[in-house]
Amino acid sequence: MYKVLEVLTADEVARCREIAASAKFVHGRITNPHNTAKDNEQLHDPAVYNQSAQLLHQALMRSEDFRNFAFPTAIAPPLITRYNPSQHYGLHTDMAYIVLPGGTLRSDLSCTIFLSDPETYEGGALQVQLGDAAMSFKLPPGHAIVYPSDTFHQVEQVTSGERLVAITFIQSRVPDPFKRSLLYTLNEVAALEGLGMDPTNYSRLQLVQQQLLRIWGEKP
Ligand SMILES: O=C(O)CCC(=O)C(=O)O
Ligand SMILES: [Fe+2]
Repeated sequence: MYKVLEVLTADEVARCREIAASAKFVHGRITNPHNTAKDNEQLHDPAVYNQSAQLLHQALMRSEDFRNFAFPTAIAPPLITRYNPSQHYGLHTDMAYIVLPGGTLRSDLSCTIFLSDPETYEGGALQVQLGDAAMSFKLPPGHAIVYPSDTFHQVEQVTSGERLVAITFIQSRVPDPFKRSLLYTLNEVAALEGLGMDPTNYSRLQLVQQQLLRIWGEKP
């Protein structure tokens, strides 16, 4: 399942662009030397990385739709990356485990938060494969796409302009995608209809949601 979310305010997009404009970037292969598919640049300066990661992490966690969809238990510090003309990221799937200073995260879901205006660069869509077809995402600034980390995906070559995004990886309390998707459907019903429902039936719905989470969710 794929989910498009609006996560950043216009001010937050502006702040991320400001940070990127003055920060030092390095080639993406520096942290991933064996990955020949990867041809992009990533934010390097640790202080600036912390600052932008905090802003982006808070914005994601503020989104009720994100929480309802992903059931996040850990989020890798979001990293600002950019693609200049001729750069791309070839077809790949993401690493299962990501080692972070605070522990290791299992990547169940991957996420790209778009920061550039789509009109300002050519190419650079994120393509996520779905069997023999591919879905293509080139979203407005502040919008995010969340997709399963085990799907083949690629960033098509940028032919003009600059593609600025932030990427992150999410560990979910519900690792099984089918169970997570069912729980998301219940969450949506509760979020959209909950206030209008008969209170006893709303309580029943909440019971089912919470009980399935107890059964299917990983223990804290
Ligand atoms: O830039 C993107 O949209 C995705 C990048 C990517 O696939 C990755 O960093 O693993
Ligand atoms: Fe990826």
